[in-house]
Formats: sequence, structure tokens, C-alpha cells
Amino acid sequence: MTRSFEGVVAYLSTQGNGAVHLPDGSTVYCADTLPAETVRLEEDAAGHWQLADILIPSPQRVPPSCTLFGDCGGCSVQHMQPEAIMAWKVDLVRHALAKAGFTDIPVATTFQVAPHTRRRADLALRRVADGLHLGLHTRGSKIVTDMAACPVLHPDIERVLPALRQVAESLQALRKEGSVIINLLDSGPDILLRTDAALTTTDRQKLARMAEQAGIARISWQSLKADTPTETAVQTAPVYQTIAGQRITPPPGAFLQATAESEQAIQQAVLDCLPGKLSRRSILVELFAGCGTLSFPLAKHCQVHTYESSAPAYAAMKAATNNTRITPFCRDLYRQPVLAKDITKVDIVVLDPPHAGAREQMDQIVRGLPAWVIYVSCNPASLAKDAAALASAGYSLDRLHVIDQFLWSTETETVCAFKRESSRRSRNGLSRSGS
Ligand SMILES: C[S@@+](CC[C@H](N)C(=O)[O-])C[C@H]1O[C@@H](n2cnc3c(N)ncnc32)[C@H](O)[C@@H]1O
Repeated sequence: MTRSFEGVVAYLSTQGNGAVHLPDGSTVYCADTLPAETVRLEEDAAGHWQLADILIPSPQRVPPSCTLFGDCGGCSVQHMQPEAIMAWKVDLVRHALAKAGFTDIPVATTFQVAPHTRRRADLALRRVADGLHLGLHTRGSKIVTDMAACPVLHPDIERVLPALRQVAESLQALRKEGSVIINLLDSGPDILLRTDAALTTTDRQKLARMAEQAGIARISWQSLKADTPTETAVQTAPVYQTIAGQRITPPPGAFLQATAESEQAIQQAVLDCLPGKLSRRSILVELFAGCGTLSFPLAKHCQVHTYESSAPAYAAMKAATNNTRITPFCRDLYRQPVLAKDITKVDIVVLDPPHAGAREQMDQIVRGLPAWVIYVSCNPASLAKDAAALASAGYSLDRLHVIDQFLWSTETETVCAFKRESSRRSRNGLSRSGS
């Protein structure tokens, strides 16, 4: 006979799954449930407990906006009210910071993006028996969930999908699989196509026709094999993006913050974290700078020395730094972190590392002891580790902003200002005005 168990969801895990404690002390994590819901679990033939029914739903439960919710791996919490999602993400950040040793921190601001605003889509392409699948991977699987529409994506990206699907299906370069990044820039959608075989002349002609008809300024191509250069397959018009008044040409597939609105919220949060009394000659070191999303706004307040490992991103920023106070460097900070002896010379370090965090660089930061460390994080788990190093070095947490820029996902963006008052005095005596 099948065993069943009725219980209450205790909390939502970092992966967005509801935790149900069993009488034997073990915990079952159930997707698509919410805290405080009463659920019924059943044990399957393999002895695994599965969600069978939601007996008492949470008042925070809402109907998902997308028919693919549950299959598509892009969204985890579309069944939860947006306000509740924001509160959950703030809790995840607080929990991560508490693990690092920082407690009772008020949140200065929160920001949550709206549906239909995502301006960067990274989609998989897979040939299947009856055609082509274009979309995100199915939850917990390598299968691609085919999608024609997505309530997360900006309509200008959605509009490109039918033409993209049609042309991708006909490409000889797409034998079995590929991927496509669509970046919505000020100049319109910018496409980077990756395939498992090289483009033929006919493929290039088809892409050129599509670019012309769909009003796409540039389509670039790259082999799916790791570390191969990108090539321009077709360019019909200039490609550009404006950051704090500077026009840059991002490289194909460039990193972009998820939406224009969240980019602005992150920029504002970083500026809010700056101490007062900055002079235009003050030097700030910015690590993991990308194409300059933070560098150009920061350079309105002080001199900025930027470090970034991607040569194309570095080149895109460098080409736009005339008449700014930015000095860019191209450097792999995991292999060659900026050393403590150089960090000692500046008062402020801003860093925005990838998902894995910045362990090698943190070792140097906590030896260089700048007065301020402004940390932009997309992953509370790596933030917890890097912030623990700052706590051990005597930093306090001065400011915290939480940004939910990946709607309905488990991702959370955080901007934190850490400050250290003792041992090394700030040469400029920098403090936040009023603090
Ligand atoms: C989260 S993005 C932030 C970019 C930029 N701050 C922005 O807002 O657009 C992280 C950046 O770190 C860069 N990066 C990744 N690994 C790196 C490394 N080992 N050394 C230096 N930069 C790296 C990536 O190329 C990317 O531009």
C-alpha cells in the first residue's frame, strides 16, 4: 500500500522548493509549494516522497502567468505573489549575510522588475524529430522546452523569435544543437548564434535576409566549441548602447544586467553606497567591470581604474573612455588578482564578480584594507563566503540594497557597502555624508 503523509511547508529553500519535515527527522523539498501550505506527500515505488496534493493553499499563491510554468526551467516561483517573492529574496540575503557575521541590517532599498522587461535572453536550440525546439532547458533535464512566448522577455525580443526559429531550423550549421543570445541594445536586438557546425555561404545569406527583414543590426556567429572567437555573420547598421551618456559598442553576447530598469537600480544603489567627500581626483578601483555599466556612472564622481578579463568587453569600454576619468585594464582577476599593495593605495574598491564570487581577489582586499568595499553580488551563497572574509578583517556592513532582477527565478542581486574605520586611516578621511 502507498504510504502518504500530511504536513506543512516550513520554509522555501534557496532553490525555491518548499521544505516539509517528516516524522523521522528527514526533510522533503517540494517544487511549486509555498511556506505554510498544508500538503499531502506520497511515497513512490522507489521510496521517494512526492507531492500529491496541496490541501490548504497559501494566501500568497497566485495563478502562474505562463502555460510552460513547471516544465520550463527558467522560472521557479511564478506561483507566488511578487511582494512575497521580494520578501523571500530579502530573507535569503539577510540569511547569507548573517552566516558571514552581519546581523540586524536594515535594507536601504528594494527593487523588483516587471514582467516583459528582460533584455537578455540566452536560449538553447535543439533539433527534434518534428522540427526545432527553441527555449530554455526543462527543469532538471537537458531537454529543451520549446517556447513561442515568454512573460519575462521584453516584447522586442519576443518579436524576433518566430524569424529566428524559422531561419535556425533551415541552417546547415545547426546539425543537432546550438544556442542563441539576444541582447536588446539601444540599437535593437543584437544576436549571437552558436552552432555545432560552421556556417555555409547559404546560411550566411539566410541570416542576412533575416537581419534585413527583422531590422536586426548585427548577427554574430560562434562555434559551440569552447573558446572560439566570434565572427560577424551580418551587420546592417551600427550597434550601440549608451551608459551614463557614453556610447559604447558591446561585443556579441556581452554581459548586460537583466533589464534596463534593474541596471538603473543597481547603478543608483552603488552610487548611494559611495562615501561623501569624494573629490574628482579620488581613485576608486572597480573589479569585474564588464563594458562599464558601473564604471561610467562612477567616473562622474571620481577617477576609476577598472579591471575586466574579457578582452572584447575591455576593448568596448576602452574605446569610449576618452574625456572620462576611467583607466581600464584587461586582467584575469582569478589568476592575477589586484595585489594588496596596490589596493592599499585606494580608499574604495567596487566589485561585481560572477556567480562564483571573488575568493582569490578577496584575499588581497582584506590584506590591502581599503576603507570601503562596495560589493555587487548575484549569488547570496558566494556573497556569504566573500563577506565572511570582510567580517574577519573588521569591516562593518553600512548599506544594503536588494534587487530582484530575475523575475520568478531564485536569483537575487545585492549591493552592499562594507566599511572599516580602524587600523588604516582613509587618506581622504572619507565618510558617508551625515554618518
Ligand atoms: C556580473 S558581471 C558584471 C559586469 C559589470 N559590472 C556590469 O554591471 O555590466 C561580471 C564580469 O566579470 C567578468 N569576469 C569573469 N571572470 C573574470 C575574471 N577571472 N577576471 C576578471 N573579470 C572576470 C565577466 O566578463 C563580467 O564582465
